[in-house]
Amino acid sequence: MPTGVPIEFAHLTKSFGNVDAVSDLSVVIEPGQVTGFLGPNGAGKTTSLRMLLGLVRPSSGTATFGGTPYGRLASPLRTVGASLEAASFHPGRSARNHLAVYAQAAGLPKTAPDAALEKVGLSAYAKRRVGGYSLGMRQRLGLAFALLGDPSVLVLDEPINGLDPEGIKWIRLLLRAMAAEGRTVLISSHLLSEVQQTVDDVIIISHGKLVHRGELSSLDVSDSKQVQVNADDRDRLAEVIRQAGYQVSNLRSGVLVENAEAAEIGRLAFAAGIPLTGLSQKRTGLEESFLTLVGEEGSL
Ligand SMILES: Nc1ncnc2c1ncn2[C@@H]1O[C@H](COP(=O)(O)OP(=O)(O)OP(=O)(O)O)[C@@H](O)[C@H]1O
Repeated sequence: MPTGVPIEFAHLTKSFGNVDAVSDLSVVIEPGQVTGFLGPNGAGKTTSLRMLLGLVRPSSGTATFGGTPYGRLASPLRTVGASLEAASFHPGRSARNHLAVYAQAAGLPKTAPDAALEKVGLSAYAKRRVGGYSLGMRQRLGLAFALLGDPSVLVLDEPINGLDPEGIKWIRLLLRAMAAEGRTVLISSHLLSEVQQTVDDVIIISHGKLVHRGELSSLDVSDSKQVQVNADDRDRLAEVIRQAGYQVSNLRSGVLVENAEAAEIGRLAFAAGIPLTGLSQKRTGLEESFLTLVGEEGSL
């Protein structure tokens, strides 16, 4: 199983004319977890990732994989799987054919394309022309390309953007499994809410500068605790919770309970014999902290 190597940005800086796209960014991204690289549009995420992948030359500083820049990796596709822009594939060729060309060029095993297509759930469509693929299938194919060399590091720019709820759930599980295997997983997003169920750690940049680094929970500074809960018999659920002394309000998709812990609400419903269809602790503090850190200008 491939063991991830750390990604290291050291004093990474890039200016385009008088625009400081990335300024003195120093941070290490560890293997074995999913790290979110967050910031509003224009914060400098894509430029940082492009420097990491050797597509843009830094004005100063370095971006390396275990100390080695991308351009000097012995077998780049086996070390790093990346998907930056929405990948463009020739519409007349099949998914397997596309991947086979890259696999052959990189000296990967003949089985690599089918293995990658299986990982992203496209095996049944391997021979179909890419022109007939839906947007979601194209995104899966982009990811299959990133996974082609069974890499120990994954670098994905906005991988969740534009996916439907089923696709989001799927990619979340895939990325978490990759990290659990010991790989290094870095994903960018301009929306905290989009990745907050996927990432362990966050790196937040704004105007090209690092503004926060830490576990996701380090952003949760809210002292108001809300629980969102749902059941088929929502009226009875609300009544049981209200009788236990909680303040309850109705949402379109459930019941919102103020100043509560999810575990306690779960116990109340269980004791009353009400099967729940949903139960989550609302972490309103995260988004607020994120907006404060990035100056509230972007993110939405
Ligand atoms: N090739 C370029 N020439 C000039 N300016 C650029 C170039 N690439 C990026 N920039 C500028 O650098 C800044 C950072 O852009 P970048 O694309 O890295 O941000 P981002 O965080 O990835 O945002 P987005 O999510 O919108 O892509 C922006 O002000 C952008 O206009």
